[in-house]
Amino acid sequence: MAAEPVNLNEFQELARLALPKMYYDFYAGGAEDEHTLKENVEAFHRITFRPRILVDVSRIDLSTTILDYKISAPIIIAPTAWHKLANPEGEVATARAAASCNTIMVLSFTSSSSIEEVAASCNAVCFYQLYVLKKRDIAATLVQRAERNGFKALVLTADAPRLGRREADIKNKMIKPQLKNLEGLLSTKVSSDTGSNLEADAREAMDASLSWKDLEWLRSITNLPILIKGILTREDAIKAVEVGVAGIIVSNHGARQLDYSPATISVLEEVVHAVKGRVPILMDGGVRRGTDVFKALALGAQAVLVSFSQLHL
Ligand SMILES: Cc1cc2nc3c(=O)[nH]c(=O)nc-3n(C[C@H](O)[C@H](O)[C@H](O)COP(=O)(O)O)c2cc1C
Ligand SMILES: CCCCC(=O)C(=O)O
Repeated sequence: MAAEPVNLNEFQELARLALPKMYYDFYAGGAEDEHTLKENVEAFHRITFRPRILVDVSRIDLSTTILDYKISAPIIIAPTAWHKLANPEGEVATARAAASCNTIMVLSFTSSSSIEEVAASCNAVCFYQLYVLKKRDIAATLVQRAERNGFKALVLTADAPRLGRREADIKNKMIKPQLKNLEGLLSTKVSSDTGSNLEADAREAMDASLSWKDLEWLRSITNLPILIKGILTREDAIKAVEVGVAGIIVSNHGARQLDYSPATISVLEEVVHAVKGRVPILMDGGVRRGTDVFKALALGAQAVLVSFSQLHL
């Protein structure tokens, strides 16, 4: 039997051994050359500390608050698609993990468990991640369901007008699993067998016209606070504050969307300076260790998001 993993990289290797190749590649892959996928991690490696000594650290408190919700450490669960590809309990198990760690889970739009199943499974604080489809009424329905089921905030992922070109998924002819929350709302028939049908389906369904003015529409259909995910520049950070978001997530979608986007840790400071404390800033991308979390906090993040799908194994 393999030794117990002691860090996330070792979990990833166990996942590679345990999962069918199509699913492992979907979880682990990035867009095109996977340049940003490597950079997200390597940019963290290039940052070193300037440690000071003889400071009393006998009592430390890692807890923090996100939108007034107290969490045990500045680490929350990122929205990631289809947890049932790794574990039959899917996002219900992830939500329980969030509850037992006393942190927040962001449920993906592309989840394999429903909003209702997750809400009924435990008392974790959950946020709902939204994609806006051409059929706008679907977003409205999902937002209402999230509100009704006690979700506390919306996370609008804004870096996916189209799905990134993920070449491993194309080669594997990745099959789109069920989208539990969309049952009865959108046809889920397989629309292509010539490559990754994720990409083809996303092109058909996603509203690529989504733009800043639509934040007003989103605010008109919900009272939940809205965080925006996918900010990488000071210009967009300032716009996000102007349209009234409750928080910003600096993210390049785990390098799965636009390759040659900058490593997120390398642009965090730019965003922090532009926002000047007006809203909390979270970040994700390449966070693999506690020292990475510390680096993000030192550069001005309130918390980080990590993908937990591997931890099901
Ligand atoms: C398998 C997988 C699926 C993902 N699915 C979604 C998703 O449905 N919605 C979303 O906003 N982000 C999604 N992301 C992006 C994550 O929320 C997050 O931005 C990214 O994983 C952070 O980078 P890291 O993987 O290096 O930690 C996904 C990431 C992975 C790895
Ligand atoms: C159609 C799949 C979208 C899920 C997602 O955002 C991702 O895999 O990165």
